[in-house]
Amino acid sequence: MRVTFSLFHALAVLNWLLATESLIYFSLAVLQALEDGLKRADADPSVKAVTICGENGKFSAGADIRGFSSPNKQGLGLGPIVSLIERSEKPVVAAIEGIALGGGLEVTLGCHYRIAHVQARMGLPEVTIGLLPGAEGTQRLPRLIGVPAALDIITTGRHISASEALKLGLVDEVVEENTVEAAIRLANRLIGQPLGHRRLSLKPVPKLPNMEAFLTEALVKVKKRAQGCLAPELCFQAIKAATEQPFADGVRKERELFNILLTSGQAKALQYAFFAERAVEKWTTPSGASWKTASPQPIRKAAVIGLGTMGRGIVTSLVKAKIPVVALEQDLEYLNTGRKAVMLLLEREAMKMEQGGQTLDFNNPARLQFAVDFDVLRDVDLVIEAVFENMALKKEIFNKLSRICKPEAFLCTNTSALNIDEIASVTSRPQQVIGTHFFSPAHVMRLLEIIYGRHTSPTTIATAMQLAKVMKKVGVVVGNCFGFVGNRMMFPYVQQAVFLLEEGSRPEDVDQVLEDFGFKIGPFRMSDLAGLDVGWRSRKDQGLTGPTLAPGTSARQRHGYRYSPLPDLLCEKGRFGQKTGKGWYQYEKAGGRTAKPDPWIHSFLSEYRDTHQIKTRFIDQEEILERCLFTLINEGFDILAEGIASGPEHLDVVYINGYGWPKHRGGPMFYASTVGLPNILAKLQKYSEIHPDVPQLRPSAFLKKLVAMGNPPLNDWMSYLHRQSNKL
Ligand SMILES: CCCCCCCCCCCCC[C@H](O)CC(=O)SCCNC(=O)CCNC(=O)[C@H](O)C(C)(C)COP(=O)(O)OP(=O)(O)OC[C@H]1O[C@@H](n2cnc3c(N)ncnc32)[C@H](O)[C@@H]1OP(=O)(O)O
Ligand SMILES: NC(=O)c1ccc[n+]([C@@H]2O[C@H](COP(=O)([O-])OP(=O)(O)OC[C@H]3O[C@@H](n4cnc5c(N)ncnc54)[C@H](O)[C@@H]3O)[C@@H](O)[C@H]2O)c1
Repeated sequence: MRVTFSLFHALAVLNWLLATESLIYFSLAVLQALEDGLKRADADPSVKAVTICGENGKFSAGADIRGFSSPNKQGLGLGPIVSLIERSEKPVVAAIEGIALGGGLEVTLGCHYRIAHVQARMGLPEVTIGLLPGAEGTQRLPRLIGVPAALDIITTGRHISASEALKLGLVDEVVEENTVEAAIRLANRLIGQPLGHRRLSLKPVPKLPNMEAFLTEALVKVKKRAQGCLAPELCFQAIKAATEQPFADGVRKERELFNILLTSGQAKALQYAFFAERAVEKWTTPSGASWKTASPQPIRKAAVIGLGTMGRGIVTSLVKAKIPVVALEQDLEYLNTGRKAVMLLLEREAMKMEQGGQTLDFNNPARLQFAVDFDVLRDVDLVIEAVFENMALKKEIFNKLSRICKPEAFLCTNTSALNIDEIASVTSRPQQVIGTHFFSPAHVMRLLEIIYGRHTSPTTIATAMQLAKVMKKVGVVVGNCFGFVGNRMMFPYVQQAVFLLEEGSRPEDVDQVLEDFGFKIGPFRMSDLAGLDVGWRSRKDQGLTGPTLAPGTSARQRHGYRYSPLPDLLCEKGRFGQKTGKGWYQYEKAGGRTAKPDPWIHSFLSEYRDTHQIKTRFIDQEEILERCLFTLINEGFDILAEGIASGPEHLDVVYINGYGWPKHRGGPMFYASTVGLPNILAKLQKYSEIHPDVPQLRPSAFLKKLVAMGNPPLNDWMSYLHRQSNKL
């Protein structure tokens, strides 16, 4: 960041470099230099006005987030510097280019005027890392743009464009050319003019006719959206303080609330999640392939095969990413249904984008083409297959693709669990075959699990990662195993949930505990939403139920282990979930969305327990939570030990972005580290002794090893993988 001193009646401009050029966030050195610069400007009578700008076209991304968890908390001295700027007797103008986020934007609020480049983005995203704007931003922003707009920006942390900032009155001018020069021109014009009315701390918060009612209603909304996350509510309280107290008292309240958040585990978890998401971009594989050496190939045209639940969303994501797409179905009837569904999704997306001043062009055949003939795939660079989850069908499709598509084309499968190597084996280019596992709804969910097979080339991985980025998704590179990372960890979680029903719980009890923990939706509501038939089909394919099940197989055992036939029994009764109006819950109609506890299920469960002589027992919240979550985490340790994922942050990013894991708990593996691995191990041992026929409850060898090694911090776990432990 630079402070530019503007000299009255002089063309000469004194620039003083304050920060290391590459840093876009505040370090202690930057803060010190900013303070020194301001004091020098103030003391120098030849300086008549000041502009503050960033380096390399970026104003500032705010405080250094890593500083919040270091003992020497960096950035905490920013508030007084903002006040110092505001008190200046010389006009101070902010020249906002690129980004002005968090503390960066708060610095501009201390300035007397703000000019932004048309491409600039602004925001106070502290809430997303578990904090609130702690450099007096919660007190100045409502004074500048009013309470409703300030509440929206601060409690959501969303970025706003320069044009929105201008409409809101957050900036005074938007320029298309050189922002710094425009700011210097303005600063020169301001010399000698009164500044009192531009000092936000002296302004009252604009009144609303119904402030109290507005705030009461707003709090309800903020809490509902927060789903157990503390920061939005404390942001709200800080803004409320601005409406009730003088500026200085409001600032004291802001500091107090900031401190509560800073020392809360939630801020630590959210900041971990911020860096985890960036860490997974730097992918590596056990064979040594890595983001450093692999280059992506350009994708100029793509194809999607199958326009069912997933294909529709994938086509929509590609169109939004401005990649021309061919959408292909098995026959004209399916094609017409798929086309209508895709067009509806695109129309809705276009409407949303229009509200943000953007357009979406999808009515042009060069951008989106529908077909039933595979021949149209000859010139595409990449194909994403999203047909039924059936190995024979997938192999047939991949064999065809391998023959029709140009040799350089990449072939991707959206399978949820099937073996990538087996699919690749029917092609003549296994090095260009990869799993791209989208999550439903595919145009909304941010996760893209990218699964490399034995022969997948680094270029193919890099291309899939690049595709994720272009589609604004988070790509996570993982190895090939049944269910990959996400579904493999989900399996023991859902299995425990069903076992709990056998033993005495009701679906709504289990869902409630997990939703109170912070999951957007509990396992039974999720199962009803996704459709119980999906898992049923997979279990039939695996020979776990249905006609291929060997006669005489015990109802509650498979391969010597505990098995629950409950989901199969529901499917046999046509209870597929929301789509049939009945599943683990009842719905108002087929396709209904409001889940109501179903007395039929309650009596069905008690009859089931009677039939199998299971004594119904009361299961408390702690047991529900521990059995569901600790088995999921336990599987995570096996995944790490097998090298399926290269670090715990991969598992956490998958769970936060694909499975509704509460971000303020940092992901399952981060959560495990906060609970303490010895505690998790002890509980798994206890439950495993009670249920010896459930292998998923047996503690992972890697978990045991980490405990034996003294419960090291999460970022050291992987270094223990191959270390010897004499305590084992
Ligand atoms: C002890 C008692 C105390 C009580 C007293 C209370 C007093 C309180 C006073 C506190 C003052 C607080 C000041 C302020 O309110 C707080 C803040 O400013 S918090 C920070 C807010 N800013 C953000 O959240 C922005 C985060 N960054 C982003 O959103 C994006 O990075 C970006 C800036 C939009 C850029 O996006 P991209 O171009 O996609 O690039 P990347 O995301 O990949 O980032 C590149 C690289 O930079 C790293 N990085 C980015 N921003 C920060 C940051 N703010 N701090 C640290 N690091 C940052 C990012 O991690 C990447 O690096 P990599 O991880 O890849 O090595
Ligand atoms: N539904 C989910 O939540 C979800 C999530 C992640 C991954 N997946 C995976 O995505 C894939 C698709 O799942 P879905 O839920 O979209 O299925 P779906 O049943 O909704 O749609 C599959 C589509 O493929 C089409 N199709 C079948 N054979 C075809 C052929 N030979 N040529 C062209 N099209 C053909 C069908 O007509 C149908 O429209 C599966 O592998 C599934 O496991 C599903």
